[in-house]
Amino acid sequence: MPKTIAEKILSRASDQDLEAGDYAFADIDLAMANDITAPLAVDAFNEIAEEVWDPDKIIIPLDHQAPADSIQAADNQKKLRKFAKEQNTTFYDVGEGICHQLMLENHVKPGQLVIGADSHTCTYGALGAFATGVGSTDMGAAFASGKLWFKVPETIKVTLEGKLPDYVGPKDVILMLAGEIGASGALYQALEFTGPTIEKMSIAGRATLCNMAIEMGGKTGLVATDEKTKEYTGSNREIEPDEEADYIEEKHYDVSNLEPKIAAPHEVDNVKDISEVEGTELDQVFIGSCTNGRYQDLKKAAEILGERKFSNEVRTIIVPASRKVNKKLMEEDIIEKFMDAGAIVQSPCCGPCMGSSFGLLGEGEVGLATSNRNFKGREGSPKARVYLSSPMVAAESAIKGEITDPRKNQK
Ligand SMILES: CC(C)[C@H](C(=O)O)[C@@H](O)C(=O)O
Ligand code: SF4
Repeated sequence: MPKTIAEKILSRASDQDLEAGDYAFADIDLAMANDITAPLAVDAFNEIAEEVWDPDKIIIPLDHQAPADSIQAADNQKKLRKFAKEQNTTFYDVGEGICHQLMLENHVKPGQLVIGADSHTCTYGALGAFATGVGSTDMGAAFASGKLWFKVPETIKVTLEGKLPDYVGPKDVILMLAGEIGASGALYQALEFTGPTIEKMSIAGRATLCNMAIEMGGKTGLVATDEKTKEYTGSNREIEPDEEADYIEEKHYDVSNLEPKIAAPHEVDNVKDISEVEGTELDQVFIGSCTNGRYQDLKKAAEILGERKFSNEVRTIIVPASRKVNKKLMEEDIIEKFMDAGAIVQSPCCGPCMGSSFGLLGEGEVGLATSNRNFKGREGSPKARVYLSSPMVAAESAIKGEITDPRKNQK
């Protein structure tokens, strides 16, 4: 039977011939848990086993409260260091980067089945892996057995064609889709992104798309492999859907006239054209996260910045997604440029994304962020408001101190 990418990977991983709706008891290729979720996973694991199933396949990055910003965080991190050492698992201490970026850079290969105790694990679909978030208890069980139950999801095929206009990028595409599909429009479904626009898109851009599959309720996002995937992963493994594969829905979009998009408070699917919210005054701009903290994102932000300065009225917080990203930006003097323009540049971590560490918003404050969620209270006070945008919109807005269309000043 012809198969979607999700059906192929789950069939391979469970050694069965499966189609959407079937259940798979599958072998996991990689299991990731971070500083927030791994402590509970370790507790769950300790109740059922003494040795992990395969230390090379377990990855524990400390990224959400990194370096530790409370005694509780410090204690949890200490516990994880000890666990990783005792069990010999792969471990990334504070400062290395966001869990998902580290997984992309160092671990994930096409066709793999990857679980992460974090909802944005779906990001790795950019490399042709079936990757999905699981709870800490499931993660604890997976640490012990290397196996987990999955229901094979239906797949929505999203075909994108057309060249993205200047100053419009992958984030605008995925915000547009979130607005169209809605926050629960793809519940337990996989989103396969395909078409000429995807073929031209960098791995970083594909990661931005797959990252936000969960914001539509999706089980995962997926992109077939090509030369870019091979180059990025150093792997010749290929995965693509069969031509006659069965999709629950097929959506087509032409992005050649796409406008910069903004998700307005307090829902990711409350998506507007930038013209509808232009002029909204800002207190803070955050450029970073597993959605848009990659080299390509920050480089775009730097290009928008040019020789200008960030507004004194705004705290502009920039957080590269990993040490590797940070180093590359440093080599190109981009970090220096941000600093000289007045930004606060922090070491790689989740940053203000979910308000778990620094850069929280106060009562009545307004933030613009390149991250993936703008839920009430997520980035600080429940009385703060957060807008989501691309790095290009965020940079231009940080310069002006209000939400600003980057196309206006660049023409
Ligand atoms: C901490 C973690 C459980 C959480 C997630 O699962 O997504 C976080 O990364 C987030 O973005 O809200
Ligand atoms: S950057 Fe934000 S969305 Fe991504 S893992 Fe960290 S907290 Fe979650």
